[in-house]
Amino acid sequence: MTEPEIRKGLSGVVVDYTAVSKVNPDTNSLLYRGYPVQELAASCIFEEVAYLLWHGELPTPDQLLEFETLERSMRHLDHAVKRVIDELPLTCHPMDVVRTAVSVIGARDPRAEDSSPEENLAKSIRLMAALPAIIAYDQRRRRDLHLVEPRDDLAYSANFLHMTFGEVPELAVVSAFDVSMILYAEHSFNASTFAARVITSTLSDLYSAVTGAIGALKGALHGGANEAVMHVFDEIGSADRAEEWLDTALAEKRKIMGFGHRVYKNGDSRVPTMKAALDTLIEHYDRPDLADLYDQLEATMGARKAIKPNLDYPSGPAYHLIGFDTAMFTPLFVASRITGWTAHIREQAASNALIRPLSLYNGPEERHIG
Ligand SMILES: CC(=O)SCCNC(=O)CCNC(=O)[C@H](O)C(C)(C)COP(=O)(O)OP(=O)(O)OC[C@H]1O[C@@H](n2cnc3c(N)ncnc32)[C@H](O)[C@@H]1OP(=O)(O)O
Ligand SMILES: O=C([O-])CC(=O)C(=O)O
Repeated sequence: MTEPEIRKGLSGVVVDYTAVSKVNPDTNSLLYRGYPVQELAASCIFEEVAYLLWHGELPTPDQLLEFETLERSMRHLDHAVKRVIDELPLTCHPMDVVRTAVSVIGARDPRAEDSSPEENLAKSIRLMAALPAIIAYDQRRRRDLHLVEPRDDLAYSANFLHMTFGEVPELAVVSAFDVSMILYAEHSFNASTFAARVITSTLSDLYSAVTGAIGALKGALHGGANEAVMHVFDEIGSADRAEEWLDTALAEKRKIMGFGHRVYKNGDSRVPTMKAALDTLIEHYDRPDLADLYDQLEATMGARKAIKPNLDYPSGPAYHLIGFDTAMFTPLFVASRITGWTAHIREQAASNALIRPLSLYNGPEERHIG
């Protein structure tokens, strides 16, 4: 009998259809509901992209107004969530704070078990609106600063930065941040989205699926790479040290964070757009040294391994320049990806089959006690 083929890490395995996004490594393109992500980043705000991912169409002006009004009405940090965050030690990772906060929101929602499409959409919008307050408050308490209340006269990204830093930065900074939110929003069956779909497939609730997805995103091979990139930049220090640092790291068989991708083998479709946003920030904050280090490490990695950067490579230094602590970078990814995760949760629920693959046993042969 021939053994079934094992595809470690489900590499190359197609497990289902999705209408949410299309990642095409051959054309190096990424479409959200049919729209190229670069076009969305150039013409839309994050709120419109969230609406698109959930509804399948971009909002009309009236629909956008209604959606914005709803999102803006739910931006306050719930007192119970704040109390729980206050109990968490500053030694814990900010991803643990986000994961715990979502869990608390779920436990306090009397409709948590209602997984109807309408109720799951309402929960998705509530989480999108609540996450900036959670992340901004966690960033501030780590700096011994008080909570900043949301402003409902500001769009999502401007309000997010206002709640984090106590002021709205210049338009160039807000726009670069908004672009990052759009680019991070969705990427088909990546590990965290798949985790959310596995949990949904058991008929569990949306909050459980999102909590699991946050856990999957935390790892350095996935979302955790954006913060790991910044640690690499800190470790290297300056462009003139990049070559030597990389040669040592590769000799030690280290994975270089922010490079490589399971699907794209010829470069990540989102990198040019995020690199342009990073360039704006580099100019705004007058940090040509960071640009030199970025370019030198990319060029050396290209020369040594022919491996290209992924989205986390430009996003890490961009969030650093905006002023976030490095440990807050992956929660920012959560704030964006909540839209994609919940679009997939609703898609999985609408056409469900329990996700349960097989394994090939390679433990001891059957044996008996005594
Ligand atoms: C938004 C996102 O989540 S994007 C991904 C973010 N993650 C990272 O940046 C972490 C660093 N990158 C990696 O670890 C990998 O590229 C992954 C996990 C993202 C994808 O990996 P896989 O598809 O499993 O490819 P795999 O790890 O098998 O790599 C293939 C080869 O390229 C090498 N390689 C791939 N990425 C890297 C890297 N970043 N640094 C060094 N070598 C690498 C592997 O060592 C392997 O070499 P080998 O064939 O000689 O053993
Ligand atoms: O698709 C992946 O495997 C990882 C990724 O880039 C993402 O989730 O944005």
